[in-house]
Amino acid sequence: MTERPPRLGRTRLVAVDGPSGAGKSTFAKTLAAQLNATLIPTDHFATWDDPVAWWPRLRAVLDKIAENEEATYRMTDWSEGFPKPGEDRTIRPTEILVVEGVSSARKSIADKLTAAIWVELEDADERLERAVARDGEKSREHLTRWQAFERGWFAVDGTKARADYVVTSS
Ligand SMILES: Nc1ncnc2c1ncn2[C@@H]1O[C@H](COP(=O)(O)OP(=O)(O)OP(=O)(O)O)[C@@H](O)[C@H]1O
Ligand SMILES: Nc1ccn([C@@H]2O[C@H](COP(=O)(O)O)[C@@H](O)[C@H]2O)c(=O)n1
Repeated sequence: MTERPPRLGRTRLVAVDGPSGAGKSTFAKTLAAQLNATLIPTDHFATWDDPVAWWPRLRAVLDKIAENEEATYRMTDWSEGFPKPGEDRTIRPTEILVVEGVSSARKSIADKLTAAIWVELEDADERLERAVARDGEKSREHLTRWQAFERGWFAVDGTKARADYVVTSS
């Protein structure tokens, strides 16, 4: 990763995208730790009712980092199993920034990415069961709706076709 050039100012921006329950968060945490990178999960921005339209708030953070400036955003708090406004988080300019979540490698950021990583698990039922096991049975309906939405999103965005790396979860 460090052999590839930075494209977000001096920062190497790495996006870990793919469908819900595929293992993005798990993979991205390990990757960020290995690269000593700052990690921004997109579930700091998303809510059940807003799967992707929060993007301008993350883009504002990325634009500040590109200018070598720090940036602050209000995190979504999922600690009670539903999304509510949480605390502020400040991101400082960094050599490597990993952004992880559905739509993190969207077309509009492609020219700023040092690498786009697609994490997949083909079996949609297994992905749903993994996500429900993680978030609880009361999230099943929300996750089912989310997974239906993201199928359409990925088809239109063409995310996987632009990926530099494809990681298959087993
Ligand atoms: N390789 C794996 N094998 C088995 N279970 C896994 C694997 N990777 C992740 N999991 C588990 O599957 C669940 C979903 O993983 P994770 O939260 O990383 O997925 P995600 O793609 O980030 O999902 P979402 O988009 O819904 O947040 C978690 O409970 C996680 O512990
Ligand atoms: N603790 C959490 C975090 C996120 N969610 C929901 O999971 C879906 C996928 O989120 P990503 O940002 O990882 O793509 C989405 O529906 C989140 O809102 C959750 O339920 N609990």
